[in-house]
Formats: sequence, structure tokens, C-alpha cells
Amino acid sequence: MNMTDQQINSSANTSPAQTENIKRVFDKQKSNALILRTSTADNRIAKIKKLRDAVLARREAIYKACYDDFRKPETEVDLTEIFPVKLEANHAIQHLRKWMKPVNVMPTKATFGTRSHIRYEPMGVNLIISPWNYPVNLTLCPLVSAIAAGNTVMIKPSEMTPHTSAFLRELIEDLFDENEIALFEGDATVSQQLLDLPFNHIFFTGSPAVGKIVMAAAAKHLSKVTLELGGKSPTIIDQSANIKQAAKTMAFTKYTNNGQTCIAPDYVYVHHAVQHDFVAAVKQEINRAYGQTPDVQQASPDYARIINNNHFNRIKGLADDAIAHGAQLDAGGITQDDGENFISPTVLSNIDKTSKIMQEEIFGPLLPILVFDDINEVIDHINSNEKPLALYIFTKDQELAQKVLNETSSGDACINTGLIHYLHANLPFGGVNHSGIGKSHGIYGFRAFSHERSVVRNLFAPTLLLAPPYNKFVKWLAKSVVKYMS
Ligand SMILES: NC(=O)c1ccc[n+]([C@@H]2O[C@H](COP(=O)([O-])OP(=O)(O)OC[C@H]3O[C@@H](n4cnc5c(N)ncnc54)[C@H](O)[C@@H]3O)[C@@H](O)[C@H]2O)c1
Repeated sequence: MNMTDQQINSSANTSPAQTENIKRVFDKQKSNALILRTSTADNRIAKIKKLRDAVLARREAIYKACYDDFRKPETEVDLTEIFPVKLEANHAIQHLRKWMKPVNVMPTKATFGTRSHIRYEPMGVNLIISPWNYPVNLTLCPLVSAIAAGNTVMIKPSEMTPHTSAFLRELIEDLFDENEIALFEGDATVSQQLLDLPFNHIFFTGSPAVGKIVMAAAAKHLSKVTLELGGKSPTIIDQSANIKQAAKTMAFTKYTNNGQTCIAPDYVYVHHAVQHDFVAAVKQEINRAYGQTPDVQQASPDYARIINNNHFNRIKGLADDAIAHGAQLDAGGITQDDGENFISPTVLSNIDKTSKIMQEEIFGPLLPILVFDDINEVIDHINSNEKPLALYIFTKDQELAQKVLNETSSGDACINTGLIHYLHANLPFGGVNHSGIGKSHGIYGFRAFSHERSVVRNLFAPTLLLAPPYNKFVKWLAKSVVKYMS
């Protein structure tokens, strides 16, 4: 299962032969998609089981690939890569028969005399483009939904996690015929070659900037899109909150995967009455989780790394700029530019809202803390920015939580916890506008990869009584319809 560097590089070429190959596989999948339209639940469940079992059987290779890519700790691989795939697969296996059933709907007054239902049909040929930050999870969970909905799929994982992408290619090649599921490694140029093709649906997970490129490409063919994007997800900590619990949750959700999580708390608004207690509690949590000193933290097997040197420099730049704008370094800030891309778990307070750290998604282990007195100021600030992917509120005051939910928008929200909504298979997961379009997970993922086709069967609908010529009777009938039938 081990990939040599040569194997990794040779599999990621973007030559004309690769372009031809992509087109060839697309054509094969297009033909096969017609056959898969009538695939049974048993057939799809068998494929999902095959995928799930192979992921579980190849656990060791996944640990190694994720470690080689960004020193991701084994336990984080278990919890955030393997477990979500198993969860998504088992949920689909359990519920797919029900999801696939046509849904009967009642006639309305205007469609009196008909019987109708909604059919969930496969979209056809799908493209999944995935990011590097949860490379197994964010490639295979959408794939489970795509298989559940009876589709063919072409996949483009991220070039930034070459070991995991190579693992995924081998996995897909071992399990599936290319006319059904195929994976192409490579960078944005490979994405572009794929995006030139008239996919029926594109499921993209990544940054809002690339999301716009994907949507523009989809527009050329009017491909359906699901965009799972990012943004600056705020956290609000009210003075009534359980500070210890809030601090523990912040440290866990911010520093897991080294802060490279789309739904990580990006910045925290804490009430001034509990500011010092909160900062002290977060520092205590960092020390407890990763060790007291930068050396111990750097040696901790439980702390992943920044994905590459570009991101390391970008994140270091955000911290330096915040400090240049007057931020106070409460914890961390130690960076190690020795090829390890290590930035220690960092807490910054006294943040100037014009500093860069408050302008772009941080996507790294920096926790900026802002202080508030009046919740309305926080709400105004959130509403002055793009709609975030997630919003977290820590409070015992239910009215305050309700006010924040009522007066702001975000993809999803949690009260007195964080991140866990991602694992809730009965909830739609996804952003809104700048943080995403469309939803995933469970039945929502199944529907993202399906076309909801409405079917009306006529029994005794009197529709034809309204056909021309519009004589006196038809005119009277039309006026009665307008008056009574809506
Ligand atoms: N909503 C979610 O579920 C979710 C999950 C994880 C990450 N994200 C977001 O993803 C971002 C981080 O991931 P990333 O750095 O891999 O994102 P990215 O947008 O840079 O890359 C994502 C994918 O798009 C490809 N790509 C890059 N440039 C492209 C281009 N010009 N044309 C076509 N394809 C291109 C990449 O090769 C990669 O496969 C963050 O913004 C994060 O919030 C969102």
C-alpha cells in the first residue's frame, strides 16, 4: 500500500494523454449512467458496504498517508476521517430503501382529479472535487451519497495531500470499474479539464474563491452544483456561559486538525465580564491537551501540522499583522520554520477589527478573542460580514441564544457545543450563500445527488374544460377557478 514519491508524481500528470483519458472515462460513465438509473437499493447498498469495509480494512494505510501529509494524529484520523465515512455509509445502508421510495403527495384544489408522486432519480454523471483538510472524509462521504443515489462519479482530490490522494486512487481503482467511479489526481489544471465537461452535477468542497470558479464553469453546461465552502465562523460566549466547558470546546474545536477545519470557530466574542476567566481557561486547556511549553507542544503526537509552507507563512503573517495592530499574545505564537510548519496553539486578544486576521478565514491554530458588552454589537458585526458556515453560542440564557439565531444567518449553528452538528446524520449540513449552496449528509446528501422528478397521473381532472375557444361557459369557469380554486 505504500506509495513511493515517484508513484505519487507519475499519477498526478496533466498531459494531453490525461485530458484524453478524462474525456474517455466521462463518455464511458455517461453510457453507464443510463444503465444505473434502474439500479436497485440492494445493488447500491452492496457498493456502499464494499467501500466502507475497504476503508476499515485499510485503516493503517490511511493513518500513514495522513501522517505523511500533515502529521495528522492517528486518533484524529479515527475520529474525523474514518468514523464519519463509516457513519455516512451505515446511515445510508440503513435508510436507503426508504429514501428511494417514491413519495406520494396529495392533490391540491387546482389539481383535483389527479394522483401525484415525487421520484428520486440519479443525477447521472457527477464530479466530486475535494479539499485537503479532511481528505478521506470529504472525498468518501459525498461518494457514499452519490452511490446511494445511483450515480456514476469522477473524483478530483487535493494535490496538497499527495499521499492520501494516492491512497484514495488505489482504493477506488481496486473497488470500482472506471465506468462507474474514477479518481484523477492532480492540481487545479486537472480540475479545469474536468470542469470543461458537461457533468450533470458538481459537488465541490473547498474555498469560496474556487467555489465561484466551479460555479462559473457549471453555468456553461447548466450543471447542478452543491458547494460546500468556508468562511469565518463566529463563537459568542455570554457571561452566563459555563466558561470551563466553553474554553474546553474552543480548544478542542480550534486546535484539532491544527485549526484546518471548515467549521472550526474562527474568532470568539466573549463578554467582558468573563474575558479573563475564559482566556485563562483556554490556556489551561491548551497546556492540558498539548503540554506546557512550546517544545513539549511541538513534540506532542496529538498536534497536527500546517499543510504546507505557503499556508504556514500565510498564518504566521496573520498573527504578525494582528500583533502589529496591537493584539496581545496570550498563548503560543511560537512558530518553527524548519520544514515542520509548526505553529503552537495561539490565543490573541485585544484584536483590531481592521487587522487581516479578521478579514480572511484563518484556517490555522490562531484564536482571536474580541470582547463585547452589548450583544447587538456582535450581531451587527456578524451581519456586516459574509454569512458564515457555522455559528456557536455559549450561554445559559435561552432568550439570548434565540435572539442571536433570529437576528443572524449561518449555514448551521450549535448552542453550548461545537462541530458536533457535522456528525448528526439527520441534519442537513452546509453553508448559505458565501459559505455554500446546497446541503449534504444522510437524506440531504442523497437528495443533493438526486433529481426530484414530479409525476402527475390524470384520473378525472377537469382541465380540458378550460381549453379554447373561450366561450361564455369557459370564461365563467375561468373566473370561478380564479375565485375559488386557490
Ligand atoms: N463546507 C465544507 O464542508 C468544507 C469542508 C472542508 C473545507 N472547506 C473549505 O475549503 C477550504 C480549504 O480547502 P482547500 O484549500 O483545499 O480549498 P481550495 O478551494 O483551494 O481547493 C479545493 C479543491 O479545488 C481544487 N482547485 C484549486 N484551485 C482550483 C481552480 N482554480 N479551479 C478548479 N479547481 C481548483 C483543488 O485542487 C482542490 O481539489 C477552506 O475555505 C474551507 O473552509 C469547506
